[in-house]
Amino acid sequence: MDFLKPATVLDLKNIRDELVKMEDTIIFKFIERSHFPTCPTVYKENDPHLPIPDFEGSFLDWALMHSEMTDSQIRRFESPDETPFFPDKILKPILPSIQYPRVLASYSPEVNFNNEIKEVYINQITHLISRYDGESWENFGSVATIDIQCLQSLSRRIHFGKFVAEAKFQADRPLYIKMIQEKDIDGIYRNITNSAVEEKILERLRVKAEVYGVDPTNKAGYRKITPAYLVDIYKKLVIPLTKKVEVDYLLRRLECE
Ligand SMILES: C=C(O[C@@H]1C=C(C(=O)O)C=C[C@H]1O)C(=O)O
Repeated sequence: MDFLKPATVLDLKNIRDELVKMEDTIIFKFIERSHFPTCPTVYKENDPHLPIPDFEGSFLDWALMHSEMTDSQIRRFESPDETPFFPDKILKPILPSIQYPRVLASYSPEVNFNNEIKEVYINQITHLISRYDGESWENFGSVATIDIQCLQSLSRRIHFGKFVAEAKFQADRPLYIKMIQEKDIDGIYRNITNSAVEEKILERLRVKAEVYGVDPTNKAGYRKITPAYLVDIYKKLVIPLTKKVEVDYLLRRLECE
């Protein structure tokens, strides 16, 4: 897939191949995160134990926002497959702008589920993949650093649903135009769903989890990432959020027809 060549971007096989590659990134980021406990202080807004000057929010929010501000100056968010968690903090790149050919609808940057992704990651995913429930004061910086990488890899995977949705729309305009006009959300959801592809993804994840040995030596009381946890995260969180992106993107698609 080459974002400078639109035809390669809207080829559903290419899109699915990219989603497969992202599985490895997400699994290895989760393995990194699994070395640390949950560290709830990292996510607490305005925690008195972790004062952050001139900032309202959590330590993670502060770290993620500053990371994205730097990333934006090296052009990260010009790329159509990147969606910021702090869109109103993005800065002008110091690198010359790349004029990517338009592939997605003009409103695409407004389809942003990062707040929900962050909430799900903090309140559900970290409790499944962390080493144990508890703090590790000396690791707050490491935890925030790996959390940023986990969040950005999850965000890229889930917002890839925009490319999937555009590819499906272009593959059957009459069908999707009718459902969008009728606001047939259930019909759109049914038509974007491919259960066979989903099953294949979950089975591959199970195998990858065994192969990558995400099940570290079994120490009493320490949680570990098991194939079951990874499949659960994808089945109950990642895939449903991807489909929400697809439906949200499609519901507005006639704005650009
Ligand atoms: C991403 C697609 O759309 C849907 C979402 C999927 C996912 O998030 O993994 C897989 C299949 C579809 O139900 C696709 O068709 O490939």
